[in-house]
This record gives sequence, C-alpha cells and structure tokens, in this order.
Amino acid sequence: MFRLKSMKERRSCQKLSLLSGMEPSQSVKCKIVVVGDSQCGKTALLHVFAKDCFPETYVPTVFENYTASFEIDTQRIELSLWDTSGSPYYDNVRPLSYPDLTLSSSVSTSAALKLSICSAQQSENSVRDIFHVATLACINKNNKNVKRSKAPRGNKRISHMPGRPDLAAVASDLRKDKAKSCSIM
Ligand SMILES: Nc1nc2c(ncn2[C@@H]2O[C@H](COP(=O)(O)OP(=O)(O)OP(=O)(O)O)[C@@H](O)[C@H]2O)c(=O)[nH]1
Repeated sequence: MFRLKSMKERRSCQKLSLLSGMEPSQSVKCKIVVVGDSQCGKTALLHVFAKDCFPETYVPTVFENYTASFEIDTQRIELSLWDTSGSPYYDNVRPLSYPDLTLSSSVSTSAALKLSICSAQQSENSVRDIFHVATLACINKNNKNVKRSKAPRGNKRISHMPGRPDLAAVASDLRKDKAKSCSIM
C-alpha cells in the first residue's frame, strides 16, 4: 500500500542521499575486499552475510566474488564483496583485488572491524554490523561527515539465498577462536 513518508523518514533519507551524493532511488555501490590470514574465517564471514549459511568444510579460496544489497535509511546499497586467499602463495596477486585502495580507508575500516570481530564468529547480527560499518566507511571515503544512523538495521536482500542452516547449532560446535587477523578493506 502506498504510504506517505513521515518527516523523520524524509529527513534521514535526505541525509544519506546528501552524504552519498545520490538520489534515494539510485543505489550506492560499494566494493568490500576481505583479507586476512589463511583459515581465519574470511569465507565463513562472507557466507554468513551474503548467503545466510555457514561453511563447515574448509575449501581454500583463490578469489571469489559475492553480491549483496540492503537499505540504510531507505538508501539502497549494492555491495560487491571480494574474498581473497590468505595463503602467502598469493601474496603477489592479492593486491590486484584492491588496486585503488587508499591507506586511510583501509585503516578506518579495519579499526571498525576489530571492534566487532570477537562476536562476529558467533552472531549473525555482528556479521551484519561489520558489513554495515564497512559500507559506511566506504561511503565515508567520499564524504567525511557520514555517521551511522540509529535507524533500524537494514534489511538485506541477497542474490543467492540457499537453505538456512541453524546457526545456533553451528555455534555450539565452535572451537576456540583462533588468534588470527582478518580485515575488510
Ligand atoms: N569454529 C569456527 N570455525 C570457523 C569460524 N570461521 C571459520 N571457521 C572454519 O575455519 C575454516 C576456515 O574458514 P574459511 O572461512 O574458509 O577461512 P578463510 O580465511 O577464507 O581461509 P583461506 O581461504 O585459506 O584464506 C573452515 O573450516 C570454517 O568452517 C568460526 O567463527 N568458528
């Protein structure tokens, strides 16, 4: 049913549009590259976010791409998610995933991620938060004033939605978290 937007909705909508420099009807595109040590859980992180499933078996990554879209303050966000290999064997080719990376965007996003990484392995919401923070950092690259709003969490709509395993069951089987680092750039 058609519904008129409240003043508050309109304001927050305008706010993000101004910040991203786009009309709300247009989507903001962000690219997020996940890097980190081998087997630190990069692919698992991406699977939980983009595919709503947790990969139990380890399959070494070379390169993999995922897409996801959601809304923040009615602004449509299209994410291009890049998974990389943590193996030193790919040290020379990995940087090809982020040729246009600036140090500042990498540092600010990594810092945000570190705050959330501890619970990311056990909570779907934390995983979502990580990518929302990374997305805002991505938008922030073009506009220094962007702030995370207090609006309800964006609803993610994903390109592939396989069956959703019981994450609680997976969590009960969690082994001790590894002291490895994982970053989103
Ligand atoms: N218990 C537990 N296992 C995890 C977690 N995240 C990932 N794993 C497991 O750790 C293994 C490696 O996870 P991946 O996500 O494939 O690791 P990766 O960082 O992508 O590894 P590379 O492809 O080598 O770079 C898999 O068997 C996952 O099931 C976690 O949060 N808890």
